[in-house]
Amino acid sequence: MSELPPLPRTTTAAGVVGPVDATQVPRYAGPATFARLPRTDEVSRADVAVLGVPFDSGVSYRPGARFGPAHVRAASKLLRPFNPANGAHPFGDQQVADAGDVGVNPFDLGEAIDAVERAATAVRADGARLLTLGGDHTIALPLLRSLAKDHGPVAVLHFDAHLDTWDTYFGAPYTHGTPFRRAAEEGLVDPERCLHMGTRGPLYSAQDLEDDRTLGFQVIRSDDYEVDGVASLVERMRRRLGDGPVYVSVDIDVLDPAHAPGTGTPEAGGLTSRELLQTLRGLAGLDVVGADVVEVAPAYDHAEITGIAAAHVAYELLSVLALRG
Ligand SMILES: N=C(N)NCCCC(=O)O
Ligand SMILES: [Zn+2]
Ligand SMILES: [Zn+2]
Repeated sequence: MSELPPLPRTTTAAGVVGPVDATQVPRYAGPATFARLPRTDEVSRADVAVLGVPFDSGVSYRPGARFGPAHVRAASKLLRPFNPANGAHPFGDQQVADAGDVGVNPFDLGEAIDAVERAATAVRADGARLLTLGGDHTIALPLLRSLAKDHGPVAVLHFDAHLDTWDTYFGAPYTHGTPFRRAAEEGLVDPERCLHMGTRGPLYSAQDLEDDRTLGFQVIRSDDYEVDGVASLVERMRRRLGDGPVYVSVDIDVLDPAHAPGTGTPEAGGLTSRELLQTLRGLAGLDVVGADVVEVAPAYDHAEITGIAAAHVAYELLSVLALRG
């Protein structure tokens, strides 16, 4: 079969292959990869791989995060190569490529969790850092399992309305409300360096917070943003995370439902997208070894509000990775 000519891409002097050139192919045309970047099989190696995990068998309320990866990729088409907020070229100072989706079993949660860990380990085997698009929050557990094999216990910086350190739901240990309790029990996280940000909303009991503290988490609440402001919270965040490896997990429901309606367990009183993006920029210089953006459920989204927020979260995370030099 005859083929279309190759898509025009910007390639830097160092050989980094960027997104399809938007001055030659309009943004709504071209590939469905994240930010119209090359696929991992189109480049010789990647510094960062974007991996989709279309999985939502761990949810406790509204389903639909299995469609998150495709939605975030679709909403990422407008991202441009230069980040003026911090001077990063997230697609030029490092090779970013899209590794596609993991094919996970929606009917067997244990098998799905193992498949995510295997995929993460395979994609990271050539040295790529992983930015994962979920999927519900259950997937943070296998992602941490994979990372801990190389890095040992990591700091977890967890943006979420919820603690996600609950024990079980209906007796089930692996759900989107329990990944960080399992991770702590398995010794995958450094209990001196873990932090939730944006926590809010009703709990089951006061004991939830006690348990959470015992597992090694500190909490910066959504309300603290109002009182303390981003700059002072960033200072606190950096003190807590220290110099070692950091895993960043962003549940999009950390945003107020006005800023992210498309999610499964929304809670009022959340962060603005501006607060979240600014906080992420505060990670510059830290050793971010992996990250995820989870819980985007497009069926409840409007006008791509949530998809765009998630794409920008991913962009800021890629910028932090690019600034590591
Ligand atoms: N990880 C997310 N998004 N939600 C957890 C909520 C668990 C619950 O229904 O209590
Ligand atoms: Zn949540
Ligand atoms: Zn969560």
